[in-house]
Amino acid sequence: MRTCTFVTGNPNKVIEVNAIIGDSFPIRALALDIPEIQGSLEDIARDKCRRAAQIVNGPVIVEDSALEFHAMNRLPGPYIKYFLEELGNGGLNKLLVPYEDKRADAVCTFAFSSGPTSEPLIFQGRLHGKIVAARGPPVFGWEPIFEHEGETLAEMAHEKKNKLSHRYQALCRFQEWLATGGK
Ligand SMILES: O=c1nc[nH]c2c1ncn2[C@H]1C[C@H](O)[C@@H](COP(=O)(O)OP(=O)(O)OP(=O)(O)O)O1
Ligand SMILES: [Mg+2]
Repeated sequence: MRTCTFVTGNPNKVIEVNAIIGDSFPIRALALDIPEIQGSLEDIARDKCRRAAQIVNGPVIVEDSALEFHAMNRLPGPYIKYFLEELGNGGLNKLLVPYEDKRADAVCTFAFSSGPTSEPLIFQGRLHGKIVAARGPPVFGWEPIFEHEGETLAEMAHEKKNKLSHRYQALCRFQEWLATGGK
C-alpha cells in the first residue's frame, strides 16, 4: 500500500495510532485541524476524509472520536471536544448527576480514502464504560473520567489501552480490510 497520510490536529491520536499499527502499514502524520460538519459519526468522518483527501491529493485516513452518554440519548457524541473544552472533565461529570445511568461508549470512526475522487470507507470501534470522577493523569482528553472494567483510561497502562480501545478496535477492522486486499 502507498503511504497513507493520517490527517489530524491531535498529537495524542498520532501516538496511539503509531503504537497500535506498529509498522504493519506505512503512514505519515499531517497536523491539520479539518473543519467538521454536524451529523452522524459516519457522515462527519466521511466529510472530514473527503476534505483531507483533497488537501493531500493522495491516500488519507482521518478519525473522529465520540463520547456517548447513554442517559443523554448518546450526546455529547461527536461534539464531545467542545463540551470538554468548555466544561472540563468535572463539568462532564456534573452533566450526569441527575441520572443513575452513568454508562458511556467511546466510539472511534476512521475514514479511509485512496484519493480525492474515491468515496471514503468507514471502520468503527466502540468501547463500553462509565463516567466517573476523574482519576489518573489528565494527559489525553476525557481519559480520566472514562472507566472501563474498574480502571479509567488515564490509569490504564498505554499498552493495555492500545489493545482494547475504541481506536484499537477500529484499526483492527481497517487492518482486516487491508489484509483482504482492500475489498
Ligand atoms: O482515546 C481517547 N481518550 C480520551 N480522549 C480522547 C480520546 N480520543 C479522542 N479524545 C478527545 C479529543 C477531543 O477532545 C475529542 C474528540 O474530538 P475529535 O474531533 O475526534 O479530535 P480532535 O479535534 O482533537 O482531532 P482531529 O483533528 O483528528 O479531529 O475527544
Ligand atoms: Mg476534531
